[in-house]
Amino acid sequence: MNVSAVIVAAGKGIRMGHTVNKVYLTIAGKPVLYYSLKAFDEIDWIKEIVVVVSKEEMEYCQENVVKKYIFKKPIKLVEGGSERQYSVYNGITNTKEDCEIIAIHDGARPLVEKETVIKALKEAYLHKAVALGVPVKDTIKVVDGKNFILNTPDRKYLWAIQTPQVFERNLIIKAHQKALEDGFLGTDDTVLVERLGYKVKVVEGDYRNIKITTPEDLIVAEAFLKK
Ligand SMILES: Nc1ccn([C@@H]2O[C@H](COP(=O)(O)OP(=O)(O)OP(=O)(O)O)[C@@H](O)[C@H]2O)c(=O)n1
Ligand SMILES: C[C@](O)(CO)[C@H](O)COP(=O)(O)O
Repeated sequence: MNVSAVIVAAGKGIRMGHTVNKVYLTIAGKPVLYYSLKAFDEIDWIKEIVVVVSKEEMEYCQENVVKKYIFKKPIKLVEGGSERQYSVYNGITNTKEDCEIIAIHDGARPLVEKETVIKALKEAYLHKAVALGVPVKDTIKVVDGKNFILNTPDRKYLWAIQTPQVFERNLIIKAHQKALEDGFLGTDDTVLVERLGYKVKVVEGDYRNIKITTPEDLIVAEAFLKK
């Protein structure tokens, strides 16, 4: 398999409420982004890692992540956009043209395991489009604008979707281009492929693969890492 990994790290981390982008905050002494890259760096099928960073943080990322730690794969930094979707588009269109599969991952998900990524890659080879996910543990309600419950979807069909999300290169580029043309903005990449009428497979991931979003997530992540 010839795979490129695209790690998006060009967000602002507003919900973290910190002056520094959350992907550069440290867990057990190393930046969140280091851990998010590590699982991908260890997989033989992955030939390159494209990291999407904001223009202002390009040099910081180069010095404090790429050069500071030892990675086996070539790491290419490309500029992000104002929304996650635009950052992903810049990442995927900067992958090598001969790669068959692209794995897209949030730089803010440092706890992803190598074995879980491999499982997603194998499934993507079979199904063209996959996302990691876990069955939701809570009861989920749909509410109206005033927080009154409209309905209660059956939990057995509800999964919380994570990254990596893995796709055939041509398919994910086509899906992003169509979304751009239509002015559609999604909160993940699978929704763009769903819009094209393709079936996307959800592959069971790991509850520990949390996205660092608010301050308590750093405490949880550190506790998991220490284990
Ligand atoms: N314009 C953007 C927005 C987000 N991301 C990346 O997408 C991932 C998931 O996004 P999220 O958790 O929403 O990160 P932020 O946008 O940084 O957080 P917030 O919404 O709180 O500002 C993160 O790794 C983030 O760096 C990105 O590359 N480009
Ligand atoms: C892609 C994602 O991580 C899947 O759970 C998530 O949708 C990113 O969302 P955010 O709005 O950027 O936090």
